[in-house]
Amino acid sequence: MSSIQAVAESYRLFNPRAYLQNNYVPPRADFTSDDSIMCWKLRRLHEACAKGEIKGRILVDIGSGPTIYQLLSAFEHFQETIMTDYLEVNRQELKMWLNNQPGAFDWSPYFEHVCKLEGKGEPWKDKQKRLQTRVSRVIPVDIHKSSPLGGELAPGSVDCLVSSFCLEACSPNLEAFQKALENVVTLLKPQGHFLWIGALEESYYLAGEARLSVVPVTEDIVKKALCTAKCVVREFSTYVIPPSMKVGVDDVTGIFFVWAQKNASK
Ligand SMILES: C[S@@+](CC[C@H](N)C(=O)[O-])C[C@H]1O[C@@H](n2cnc3c(N)ncnc32)[C@H](O)[C@@H]1O
Ligand SMILES: O=S(=O)(c1ccc2c(c1)CN[C@@H](CF)C2)N1CCSCC1
Repeated sequence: MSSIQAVAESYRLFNPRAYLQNNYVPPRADFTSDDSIMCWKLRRLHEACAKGEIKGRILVDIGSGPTIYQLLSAFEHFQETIMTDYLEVNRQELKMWLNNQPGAFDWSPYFEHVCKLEGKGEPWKDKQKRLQTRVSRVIPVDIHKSSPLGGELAPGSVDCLVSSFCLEACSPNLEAFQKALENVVTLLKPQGHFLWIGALEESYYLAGEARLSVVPVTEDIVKKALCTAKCVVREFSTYVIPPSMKVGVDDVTGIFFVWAQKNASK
């Protein structure tokens, strides 16, 4: 079995609800302080999108998992949003939420917070409905394939990619991490945008019975990987995880946020 096949095997035990519980339910998901990691992530995404440069026809989220928070600002600026994940259980979790099915995860605190950031006084349910309408497809993805979405989208056809905690969480080593980045970048148009959130120096995380290995990356590794993938960094920010947030579900030390653009010539 190859190292990539071993990673795929480890994801067979991934439990979406346990993963959501570990990372996206208060108190770990804290909205009471603007200094919290969740508020920081949502603010970074909001401020990048508020500049008005990130817009177009197609937005693709790579490795969505069972989460939608990562799209709450970007989706407003695109005609169509496509969500993706490797696991059917995650795609099913997303479809439960998209279809307002009983038992779907409650993302309302996230919508309320982003509506507050946007400052238009919009009811959060209006924004929720709009996102549910704009997501056109929830499809399989494998970042270790040269065509990560299979034949679903042509190379160079995507205006913006979003990805959060995916590449480092399913790459067995830095060589695979680099190749996966280059694979996903092929989806972007020249000058296309990439909004990328990830874990710094993390080696594992838990999702129910699953213990997933993570390739530890540093700020320098991420920046060099983007340069090698022929992307220009527009913004690079980091957040140091406070000790109080270290509860044993992972060993993450910090979070990075990147706004990057694919080189015009590639
Ligand atoms: C840590 S979760 C990130 C979920 C979500 N984006 C977030 O921000 O919490 C990593 C995700 O990568 C997905 N994944 C695993 N192997 C993958 C692969 N080969 N290609 C793309 N995604 C993969 C998993 O199914 C999982 O949903
Ligand atoms: O938003 S987070 O930064 C976050 C959110 C998700 C994840 C991690 C961190 C780290 N492990 C990842 C596994 F790939 C998943 N956060 C960590 C502190 S408490 C609230 C959740």
